[in-house]
Amino acid sequence: LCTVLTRGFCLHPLWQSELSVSGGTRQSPINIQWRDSVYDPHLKPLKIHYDPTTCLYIWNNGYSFQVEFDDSADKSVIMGGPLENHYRLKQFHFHWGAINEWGSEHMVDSKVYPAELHLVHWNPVTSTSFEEAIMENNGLVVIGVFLKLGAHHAGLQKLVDALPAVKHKDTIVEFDVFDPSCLMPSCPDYWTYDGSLTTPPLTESVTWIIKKTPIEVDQNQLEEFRMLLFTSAGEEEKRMVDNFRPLQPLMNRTVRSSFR
Ligand SMILES: NS(=O)(=O)c1ccc(S(=O)(=O)NCc2cccs2)s1
Ligand SMILES: [Zn+2]
Repeated sequence: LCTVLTRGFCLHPLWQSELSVSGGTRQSPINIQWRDSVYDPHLKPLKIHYDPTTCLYIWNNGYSFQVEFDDSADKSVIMGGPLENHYRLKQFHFHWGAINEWGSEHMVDSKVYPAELHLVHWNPVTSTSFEEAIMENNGLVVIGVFLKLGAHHAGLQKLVDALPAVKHKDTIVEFDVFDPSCLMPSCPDYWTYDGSLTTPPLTESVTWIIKKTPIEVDQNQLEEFRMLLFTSAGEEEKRMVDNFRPLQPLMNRTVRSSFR
């Protein structure tokens, strides 16, 4: 019982030494307190235009599986919402738990979800490359979508079917046509706040857009995530689970909502 209650997780070596950036004032993830969020009537609807043919491949980078996109042109972009210009999609990945009781990075009123999707975008107006944008204030936009246990997600299944091919760290498989819009909930509501990457380099360069409504996935799909490994072929197997960062202090930040 105590393991379930304490949301126990063995910190992946990646985060062990990086629990907090010294002097960080806008670290992620955070617990979003719904009643403390401030409705901002100036927030526009988020506009998403993803071109499925920009999808390149899936790979296991040793702390999640990641789907990479061709970001050499403005083909898969987001705009509107809290953004002053458009941002290009670079990759998406997930964070999840060993069991359904935990796994997401952000929380809403201390409610945790079994998993969380992150779609990572960069600002081609103020940066000349993704790597540069990572170091820029508001160089990145990450859309967070919560996953909850429920119905089978047909769009996700194409991704799940490819996971056995990237079981081990540093394995890669071609993944040519996929539209991540199918992973977006239909409800337009979101929260937004200024934060950071949740893995090293933990840079404070992210405008976070957290969708209010989760998408549903079924037990088998979550179990497939948990079959991945942190470890390379030939090493002692460590299951890829609990790859989330602990909550970080809100400090002097306000979370804005796009809805009343
Ligand atoms: N969980 S999250 O969405 O906050 C992310 C963490 C790291 C991200 S990254 O895309 O910048 N990859 C890290 C790097 C790539 C190249 C140089 S560092 S996105
Ligand atoms: Zn992430």
